[in-house]
Order: sequence, then structure tokens, then C-alpha cells
Amino acid sequence: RMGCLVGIIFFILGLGTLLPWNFFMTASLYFQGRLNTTEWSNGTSVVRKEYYFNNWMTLLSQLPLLLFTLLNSFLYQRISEAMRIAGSLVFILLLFVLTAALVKVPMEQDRFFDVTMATIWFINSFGAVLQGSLFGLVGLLPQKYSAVFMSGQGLAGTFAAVAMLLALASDADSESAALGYFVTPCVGTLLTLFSYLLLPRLDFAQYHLNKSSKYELGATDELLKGGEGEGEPAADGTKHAFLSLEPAEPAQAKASVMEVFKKIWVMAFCVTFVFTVTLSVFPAVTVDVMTAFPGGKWERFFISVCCFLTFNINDWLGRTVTTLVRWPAKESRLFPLLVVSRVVFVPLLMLCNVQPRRSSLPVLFSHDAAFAVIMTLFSVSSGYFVCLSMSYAPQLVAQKDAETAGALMTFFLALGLSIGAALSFPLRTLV
Ligand SMILES: O=c1[nH]cnc2c1ncn2[C@@H]1O[C@H](CO)[C@@H](O)[C@H]1O
Repeated sequence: RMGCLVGIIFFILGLGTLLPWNFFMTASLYFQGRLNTTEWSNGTSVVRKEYYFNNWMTLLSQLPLLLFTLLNSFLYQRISEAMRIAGSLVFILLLFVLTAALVKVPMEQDRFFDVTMATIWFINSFGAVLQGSLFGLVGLLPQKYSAVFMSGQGLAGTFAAVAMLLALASDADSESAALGYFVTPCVGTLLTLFSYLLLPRLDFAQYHLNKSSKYELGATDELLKGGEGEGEPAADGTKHAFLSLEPAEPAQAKASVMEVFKKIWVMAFCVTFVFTVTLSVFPAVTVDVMTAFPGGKWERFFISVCCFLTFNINDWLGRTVTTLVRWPAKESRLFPLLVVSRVVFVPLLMLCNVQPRRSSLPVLFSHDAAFAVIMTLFSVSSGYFVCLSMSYAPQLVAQKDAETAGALMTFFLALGLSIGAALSFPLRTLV
């Protein structure tokens, strides 16, 4: 019962780490509207200034994500976990309050651009510390909690896709839509913060999380006896022993980041590769797919439904399935092989009806249903393999190093996102 509550909390924590940023990105039309680049003179429009908003947004979100997930892997022990997690959530909350308030504040375009870019940088810096810390934390718990945490992350994308669809269907003006996109994450972040603060009150979570702190102080395994059963910790034993602990011989010092990497490198490669493939075509290439039935109402909803909603629901499904099915096993050679074979989705999606086409690449799959089927397989496999890689990694190291493994894996996750995003620019021009 306690385990279930901890599960719900980690699901919310997962949701809360990705929800804000997903909503921020969904508001990109609002930002571009405010950076309106055309100016009317003598009845013709003149391009005043091109901000390359999307390119800068990609760069200034990936860079701090990489930097701070890496820093977090090395330095996480120097700042307390509560400070890193609660602190990041508070700063993210403040940044969203600022962004929401700015919707109502008129501002000169250049200044608006600078403020927005600074916001993007800081949201992602704190988001990186938050994710790295949470992946470290969840690695200390039994494996299914990693899957639950990642399933929460997956649902965040679905929420954003549904919000996008609602905004489209309701004909909301860009200002009201933007307010919705920024106020929702404010509420979400606040709820996430509350659930995190609830965690220390749950004995079940404390039992698992304290296990690793004890190692840090150089405890002997003696102290762990008495509380091995899942669920309730030993009524008095564990916490007492922990508090009255004298630093004994440092028998169980944590391994270095490099030593941990040597044990989890296959999983690190897998998570990087899955995200490289996914981000190299989604959304940069798939967003330009055209419906085979233009002219009607469907055309307006096609991309939201067949690209964003299909991806996010199936990505979420793929992640959630790993709470039940975990195949191939973590030692299996088949696992990296299947991950690498996902690369076929790149040509498959490029052969869909991407328009305008700049090359002589033919359109093999012009029907909307064909595109939807390919997208479904692409996104289920993405969620499934990402989730398995992330939850296997902490299982490959000793319990005392599980936190380092989780933090390090977050860096490789970010690396995959960055390489994929970088590849998406040349890939789009190849179509
Ligand atoms: O910061 C992040 N951390 C973890 N996963 C992410 C992050 N940004 C995006 N995705 C994941 O990348 C895929 C495409 O958007 C989705 O699976 C999404 O959950």
C-alpha cells in the first residue's frame, strides 16, 4: 500500500519534470507572434528581422541540459538532494510565473527575445538538475519505480499535445492560449513540489533511500539486517542504527563516475541511440507531413493528431508497458541490436508525404493511415527502449552506486536528445 503511494508520487514527479518544458515549447506560435518579423510599408510586407526562434530555442535548451546533467553526475553529493530537487522546482515555478506575467506586458521585440532566451536557458538548467537528481533517486528504489517515473514523463507530452489540440479547436487567440500554456505548468510544478515534500513522510521510501546514505557513511551490512522485506521497514532498527552510526571503516565507498560508466556503458549507448533516432526525425521532419485529404477541416488537425498526439500517446504506452513486460533482459545482446535496428524508421518517415520536398526522394507512403502506423511503431519502440535502458542501468551496479548510475544516464539521455536535434536539420534538407 505504501509502495503504491510512492509509485503515485514518482509518477507525478515524472510528469512534473517534463510538463513545464513541453508546454513552453507548445507555445512557440505565441513567441513567434510577438517576434513578428514583418512590417508593412506601401502595402507590401518587408522582412524586418529574422530571429531564428526555433533554432535558438533548440540550442539554448540542449546546451544547459547537457552541461548540467553532466555536472550533476559529478557533483551531486556536494549539494543535498532536497536542495537540488526542491530548489530547482521553485526556480522553475518562478520562471513560469514570469513568463505568464510577460504575456500581458508589452515589450520591444529585441528585449522580448533576450528575456525569452534567458528564460529558456534557466528553465533547462534547473530542469537538468531536477531530472538528474530524480533519476538518481529513483534508481535506489526497486526497478518498477523507474518505469513508473518515466511513464509520468511520457504523459507530460500527451498533455501538451491535447492542450495544443484544444487551443486549435477552440479558436483561442494566441494570448489566451499562451496564458493557458504557462499557467498550467505553474500549477503542475506546485503540485510536483508538494508531492516531493511528501516523500520523506513515507517509511517505505525512506527505507530504500536511507540504504544508500548508510553506505555513504561507511556502514557495514550488519545494519541492513532486520529490514530486508519489501514494504514496511523494521519498526525501530533501521533508522535508529542510522542515526547513531559511528563512521566505521569505509568498507563501501562509492565507486567513481568512470567505474560506474564502465558497468553501464551499453545502457548509456542504448538511451543515447534511441533518442538520437527519435529526435532526428521527430518533430523536425514529421511536422511537415501533409495529409492526403487536404481542403477540409481534417487538414487543420492532421499534424496535431497524427504527429504530436500519436507520438506522445504511443511513447507513453511504450514506457508504461515496461511495468509489465521487460524483454529483452538487461544482459541480452538482442537489446542493443533492437535499439540499433530502430534506425529504419528514419528512411521510412522520410518516405512519407513530407512537403515541400527539396530532393528527388519519392513519396512511398502517401496515405495518412500509413504515416500513422509508422509513427505508432516508431513511438512505441522509442518509449519502450528508452524506459528499459533507464531502468536497467541502476540494476547493473551495486546499490551504493545506483544514484550515480541514474544521474549519469540522464546525461546520456540528454546527449541523445542533442545529437538527434542536431541531425534533424540536415535530415530535413535531405527530403
Ligand atoms: O528533457 C527531457 N528529458 C527526458 N525526456 C525528454 C526530454 N525532452 C524530451 N524528452 C523525450 O523526448 C521524446 C521526444 O520529445 C519524448 O519521448 C520525450 O519524453
